[in-house]
Amino acid sequence: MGSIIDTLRKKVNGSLSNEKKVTVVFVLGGPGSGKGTQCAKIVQNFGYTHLSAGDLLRAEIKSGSENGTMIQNMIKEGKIVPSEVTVKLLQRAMQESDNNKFLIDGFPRNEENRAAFEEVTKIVPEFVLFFDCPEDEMEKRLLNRNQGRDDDNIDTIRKRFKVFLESSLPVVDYYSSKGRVRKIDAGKPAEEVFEAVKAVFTSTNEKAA
Ligand SMILES: Nc1ncnc2c1ncn2[C@@H]1O[C@H](COP(=O)(O)OP(=O)(O)O)[C@@H](O)[C@H]1O
Ligand SMILES: Nc1ccn([C@@H]2O[C@H](COP(=O)(O)OP(=O)(O)O)[C@@H](O)[C@H]2O)c(=O)n1
Ligand SMILES: [Mg+2]
Repeated sequence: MGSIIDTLRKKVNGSLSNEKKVTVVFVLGGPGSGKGTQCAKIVQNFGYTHLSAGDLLRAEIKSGSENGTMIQNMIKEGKIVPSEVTVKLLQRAMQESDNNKFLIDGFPRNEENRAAFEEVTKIVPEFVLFFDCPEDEMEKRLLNRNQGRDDDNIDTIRKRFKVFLESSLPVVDYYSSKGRVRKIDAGKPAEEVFEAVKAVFTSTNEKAA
């Protein structure tokens, strides 16, 4: 530890900030598609740590960060917060965790998110879990979510759907073209959705074994 050789080796193997071998699964899907709900089940069954980009941003607002007001305004408008902010929060959370398996929920939400994460962390996701859900079902779920969120009102929900179609789906297409997307029909009851999710994680484990 500490020798120049070690330092160089770490530089060659990745970046100094990235010493542990990390497994990342991106969890994408429209607002209300059930990302958070399914991530909680995956955590219980497959030993991942759940990192929700939205939750990290909301915690940053609460913490009284200098970016808090900017983040709050962007979330209220359904806009995507600059990647610099979100990538830093995700990177910090991964570094602070003892785990090396992460479900990154609600990220990358646009091309800028994707490129910034790749540039900073050099991590390539194992796969992208994509929850495909009809918009009317997502709208119904969001209007009933009752978590007191500023953005679960019909005006902001419409803006979020537009951003999802215009900015987030192209990221799913990008990973699709690389054969990395595992698409799940998310319009069904949560338990049924989880059966399909389980099959994805189980077949991945078998391949790795
Ligand atoms: N398969 C499902 N069927 C019905 N309601 C669901 C389902 N999955 C999640 N929900 C509910 O819908 C709302 C949105 O789910 P959530 O997991 O927060 O989605 P997301 O993180 O994708 O926005 C929550 O109130 C949740 O309890
Ligand atoms: N990568 C991300 C994720 C969320 N966000 C912001 O946080 C909001 C809520 O994200 P979320 O993932 O918690 O929302 P849901 O899809 O879970 O309903 C988004 O609408 C964006 O305004 C962001 O800017 N960048
Ligand atoms: Mg969520």
